[in-house]
Parts: sequence; C-alpha cells; structure tokens
Amino acid sequence: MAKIYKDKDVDLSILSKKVVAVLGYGIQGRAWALNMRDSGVKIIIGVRPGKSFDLARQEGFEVYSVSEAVKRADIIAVLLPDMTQPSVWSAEIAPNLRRDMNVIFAHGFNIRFGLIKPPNDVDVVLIAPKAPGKAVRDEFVRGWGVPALVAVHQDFTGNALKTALAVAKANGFTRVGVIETTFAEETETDLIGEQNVLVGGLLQLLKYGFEVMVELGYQPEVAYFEAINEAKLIMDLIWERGLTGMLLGVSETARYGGLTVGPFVINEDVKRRMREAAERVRNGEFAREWVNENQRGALKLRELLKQVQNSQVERIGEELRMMMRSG
Ligand SMILES: NC(=O)C1=CN([C@@H]2O[C@H](COP(=O)(O)OP(=O)(O)OC[C@H]3O[C@@H](n4cnc5c(N)ncnc54)[C@H](O)[C@@H]3O)[C@@H](O)[C@H]2O)C=CC1
Ligand SMILES: CC(=O)[C@](C)(O)C(=O)O
Ligand SMILES: [Mg+2]
Ligand SMILES: [Mg+2]
Repeated sequence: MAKIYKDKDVDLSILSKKVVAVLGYGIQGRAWALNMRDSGVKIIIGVRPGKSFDLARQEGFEVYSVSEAVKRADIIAVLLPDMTQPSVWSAEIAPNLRRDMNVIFAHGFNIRFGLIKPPNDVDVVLIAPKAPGKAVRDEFVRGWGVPALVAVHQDFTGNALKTALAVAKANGFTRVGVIETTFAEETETDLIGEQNVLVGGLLQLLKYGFEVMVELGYQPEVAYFEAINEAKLIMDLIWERGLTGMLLGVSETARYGGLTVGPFVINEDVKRRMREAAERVRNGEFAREWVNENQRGALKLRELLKQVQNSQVERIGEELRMMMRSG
C-alpha cells in the first residue's frame, strides 16, 4: 500500500515564519496562491508583466518580477509553463537562490528530463495535484480538496518533505490524501495519463462518438447530449461509486451492450498503442519532440487547437451549454 498523508500527519507551523513565492499566476499558480493565503501563509507572487500580473494585484497580492520574488522568499513554487521554466530558471531563479531555500515543482518534467539542474544546497520537492487548477481552487473553497502526489528530489535541509507536506496541507490536498512518489513516477504517469486517457484519449473518444452519430444522419444536438454531455454524468457515477457502481446505475440493456461492445471498439490494438505512447514518454522521445516543437514556436500545437475550436462539435456544444446554463 502506498504511503498516504492526511491532515493529521502534517504540521503547518513549519511555514509560520516563511515567505512563499508563487511563480506564475496562471491555472495552478492562482489556485495555490489563493488557497495558501486563506490558510494563513504569507504569499507573494512573481510573474512577468501582463494579464496575470494585473489579476494578482487586483486580487490583493504583492506582485514582483520573478527575480525579485525569489530574492524575497524562503520557499518558491515554480508554477510557470513547463516549457518556460528552464529559461526563467537560468535567467531569474538560479541567480537568486540562497542556501536552504525550498523549491517546489507541480510537475516533474524539467527535473526528470534534465532540463533544470538545481544547485546542491537547496531542497527540491514536488507537489503534483491530480486535478486541473480550477478544481484545486473550487474544492478548497468547498472545504475539501483534490488528491496530490509528493516527492523529494533533494533534501538539503533535512526538512524537505515536512515543508512540502505543509504546503500541500495549506492547499487542502491532505484533506483528501497525498501519496508519496518519485519525480520519475509522477512525470511519467502524468504524461502517460494525459495523453492516453485524460486529454488525448478522452477527447478523441468523445469526438469519434459524436461524429459517428452525425455521419449516420442523426441530429448533432442529439449526438452531443448522448456522446459528450452525458459522458460527464456517467463519469460522475464512476467517480462516486466505481466502475461496478456505474454499471449498476445504468440500465441492464446498457450494462450488457457496454460490456460486450466496449472491448470490441476499444480493443487490444488500442491498448498496444497506449503502451507505445507510454514507451515514448519513458524513453524521453516525447519530451524531445515537445521541446523542439516549442522552440519552433509551437505552430503545430496552435494549428491542432484551432482545428478543435473550429469543429462542428464545438459549435453545437457551445450553443447547448449556453442553453442548459440559462433558465
Ligand atoms: N494546468 C493544470 O491544471 C496543471 C498544471 N500542472 C503544472 O503546473 C505548472 C504550471 O502550469 P499551468 O498552471 O498550466 O501554467 P499556466 O500557463 O496557466 O500559467 C503560467 C503563468 O506563468 C506566467 N509566465 C509565463 N511565462 C513567464 C515568464 N517568462 N516569466 C514570468 N512569468 C511567466 C504566465 O503569465 C502565467 O501566469 C506546470 O508545471 C504544469 O505541468 C500540474 C497539474 C495540473
Ligand atoms: C490537469 C492535469 O493534471 C494535467 C492534465 O496533467 C495537466 O494539465 O498537465
Ligand atoms: Mg496531471
Ligand atoms: Mg500534466
């Protein structure tokens, strides 16, 4: 059984005289900063000038450049985009690090693939929420949290894990459960998970499910309700009650059809491809491809995003979501 930390195992007081700099005020950064401030931790923000900077100010934070925030902090949470971290690290973070500081990542990418090499005299830890930033904040406000992983890459002070767990607690993660892992396990499973299932696999499955019905001549609105909107509600059943609970919460007809046809559609070939994709993560091929793509200006990423934005399913979805929200 994995080692799991809960609120009762963690002492927040280790943060009481510390200043935590949240670097980046985006999807994760904003959620972490608001959560930790609500937990009574002294937070400052380090970010470049722009929308995030203005928003952080509006929301009442002291906001600085990344360099200045690192200078003023004891603990830094590096919540910048993965592909931006290496250059900001060498230009603004590394020159301002001091002995005994604690450096937190929310994803192990740059450490696992060797793109950032921290000095020996700081702690380097990982607190990886297993949730999108919106849930990190929404769940905290609800009085609960999301699960997260914690790992120690470097323990210079002897307090690396304790400090990381305190930051996790201040974010509400230990209300749910924080599992101890390694940078390698977090990085690889996170990438494999988002590619095969959460982002890649799911999107493609929903899109094909929608398209097959539309191509057969059914109304796109009906296809959207069936293949996409209801997918959320079925996922909620799985989330609350498990796979068996979901199966017992749908009709007997759906249960039989699903259990027999599912493995025909998502077959062993798909599983083989999932293994291939996982191998490309593990051997560093995906990381190299993404770094190169990014260095060329992420043109392919922008083009692929545009294709999704302009697809029929998105137009239908936007209308229906608006309709369902009002009234
Ligand atoms: N998005 C999510 O829900 C999750 C993200 N993570 C990890 O969290 C980290 C942050 O990711 P996101 O929150 O998605 O990033 P983001 O793209 O939402 O936010 C980036 C922030 O960094 C700032 N920024 C960008 N370039 C900068 C620069 N050169 N100098 C100073 N500030 C700069 C932006 O203004 C923005 O405030 C990544 O390591 C990611 O893998 C982990 C779990 C989930
Ligand atoms: C939201 C999350 O955990 C992801 C999918 O791994 C990410 O945004 O990188
Ligand atoms: Mg993730
Ligand atoms: Mg990820």
